[in-house]
Amino acid sequence: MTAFEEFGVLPEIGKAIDELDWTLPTDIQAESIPLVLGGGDVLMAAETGSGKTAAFCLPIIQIVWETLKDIESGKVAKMSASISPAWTMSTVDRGNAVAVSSCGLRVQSREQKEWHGTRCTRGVSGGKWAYEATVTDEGLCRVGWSTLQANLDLGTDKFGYGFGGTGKKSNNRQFDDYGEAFGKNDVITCLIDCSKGEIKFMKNGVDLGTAFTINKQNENAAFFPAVVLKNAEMAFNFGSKPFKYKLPEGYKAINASSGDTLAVNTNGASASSSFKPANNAPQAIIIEPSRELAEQTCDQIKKFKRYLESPKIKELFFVLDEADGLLKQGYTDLIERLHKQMPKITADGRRLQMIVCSATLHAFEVKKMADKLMHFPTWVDLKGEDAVPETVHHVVVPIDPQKDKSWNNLRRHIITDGVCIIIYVFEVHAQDNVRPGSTTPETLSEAVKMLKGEYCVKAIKEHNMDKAIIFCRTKLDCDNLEKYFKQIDKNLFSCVCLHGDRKPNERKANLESFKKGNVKFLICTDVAARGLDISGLPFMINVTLPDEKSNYVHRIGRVGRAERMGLAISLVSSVPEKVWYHGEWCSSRGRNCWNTNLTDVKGCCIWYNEPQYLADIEDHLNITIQQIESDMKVPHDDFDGKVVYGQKRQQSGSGYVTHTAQMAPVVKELSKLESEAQILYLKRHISSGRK
Ligand SMILES: Nc1ncnc2c1ncn2[C@@H]1O[C@H](COP(=O)(O)OP(=O)(O)OP(=O)(O)O)[C@@H](O)[C@H]1O
Repeated sequence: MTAFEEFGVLPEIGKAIDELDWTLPTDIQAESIPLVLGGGDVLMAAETGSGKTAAFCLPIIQIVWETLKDIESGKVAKMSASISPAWTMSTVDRGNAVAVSSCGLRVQSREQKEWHGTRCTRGVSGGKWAYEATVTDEGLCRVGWSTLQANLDLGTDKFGYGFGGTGKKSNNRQFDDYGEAFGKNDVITCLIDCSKGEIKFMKNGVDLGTAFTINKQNENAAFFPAVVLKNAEMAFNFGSKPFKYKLPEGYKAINASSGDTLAVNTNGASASSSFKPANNAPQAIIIEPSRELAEQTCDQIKKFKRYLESPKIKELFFVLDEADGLLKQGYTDLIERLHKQMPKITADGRRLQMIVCSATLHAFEVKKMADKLMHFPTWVDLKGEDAVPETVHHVVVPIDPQKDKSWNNLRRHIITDGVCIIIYVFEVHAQDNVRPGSTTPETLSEAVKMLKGEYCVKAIKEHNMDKAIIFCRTKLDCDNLEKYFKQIDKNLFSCVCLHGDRKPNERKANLESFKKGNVKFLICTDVAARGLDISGLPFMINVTLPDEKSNYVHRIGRVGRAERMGLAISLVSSVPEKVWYHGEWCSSRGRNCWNTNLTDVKGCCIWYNEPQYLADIEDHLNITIQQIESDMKVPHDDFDGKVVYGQKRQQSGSGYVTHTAQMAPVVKELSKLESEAQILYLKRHISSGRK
């Protein structure tokens, strides 16, 4: 049995993993795989290169495959046709934004604009009955009783009777003052006297008096506990636990109803048993922030499922990889629209599961979205706030054009933030008074641009880099660096670009040729900052720091992956640099735009303050990033001198193989203790059940 199988992964998938030579799950995989397999919504925060992709792909493939098996064997149809014998809130007779917990006694809706409701699986058609509903989170809720004919927006038609948190009762859209308002932690006891045709409520044990006299039309109907919520949560007790407040004389817990008085909620059961998903309906949706990442994840899935027969796998899954990046790029609406259109429950009552991943998940936008869309999610957060893996050595090289004056004498240099059209070069400083020897901010900015080209080449030479990813701020910067490299030596500095202006086929071909080692350097914008997994990549260079601090973590995380060491060098200007910034006001969005004015006068340039961005990044990561000199030498003693970038640390020996052997006796002992504990638990459980 492989280590993955011990976490509940199917042997067929275990075999495929074995072929990748993965001996043990990484920490994030060990924590998250059982949670996802167990049916939970999960937020995965773990550093770059820690194996998050497999942490969500493996359990998804497994659940999808198992569901397919169930469908083939007809198990799903049987499951949906049978009606749960328990008193719970229905997962079938419910609005599509309502989530019902696995015990069926807690419901939640995170929809902020609309009301969504659900009804109990059982009801009553005679006698005096009660249940308790507790408000467990802020929001709007209305609770009470309805017949099976009522719509799920309780109290808005003549078949439903509700009592709302604002202190109003309602039936048939008639909202009248009743009792008093209630909110978080209040307990509402809902009472029905079917023989008298009377409905009333108690708040925290205080009887609020008759709320409704059931109209003639519903006199003999069965009534079901019902609730409707708007961005709220409530917990229910139908009598499986003692009630918090004493019931008035003659009333009993509703779950004591049986025989003639018991009614069953059949709403939705037939619909769900006849539910047939279209053969080509997607059952798992994985959203990635770039084409390249989507292809990479797809490749992993193909590898993992190679030994699973029946490829038509279907399951409800909603995965947002690099979720903070997607939200920051403005995809909130798209995500919400997609989520809204997805069924929240399958025919056999399985919920839509949602997984959200990133190395920088601690963003306000993510928390807001999780509150709104996810269902009692579990955070798997291995390192707390964003962190850099120990396998990444990251250093900064200050570029100070007032100290390093070599730019005054450069005969050949990179095109400085401009486009060369025929013989004219349209640069950021085209209109500025820039000349050697001057110390105006514009001249120093121009000097920084020249020096960055030089320092980049120096870093490559000093570390004999034969494989590196190089990040530039803009597509134009990438193109200019590519030209410059080719101009210096197109073999020594062989390179390709990856950015949004290159056609999809070219992007794919460029990435492939870099991965295969046909070219040495991949020059890219932040489109490649996240997720790209290039096996054993030893080096990366930041020509300019990103203005979004989380992207620093992602960019440098392209190296130091899967326990291999990596070096990340950031070139940081010590003076402000004037750069292009084409906002929505720029009609061409940068294409052939030569407006070198600053944005405050409707221009397309800003002063980029790298020292400030560096300070923000250091503050965010709570570290001081080591500075190196312009000779690019990285002190050896700091990093023990044994490090070979692109390879595993020497002292880790033969890696997982040795580690597994070392851990084997401890794992065996733990597994023995676990079985003993489980047997003890079962014995107690069974013996207490018999009493
Ligand atoms: N259990 C494992 N054993 C060995 N290698 C693994 C294991 N899990 C993943 N890997 C390898 O680790 C590398 C990084 O994995 P992955 O791309 O999933 O990282 P990530 O956490 O998603 O990083 P990022 O945040 O940058 O997207 C991949 O090359 C993958 O093949």
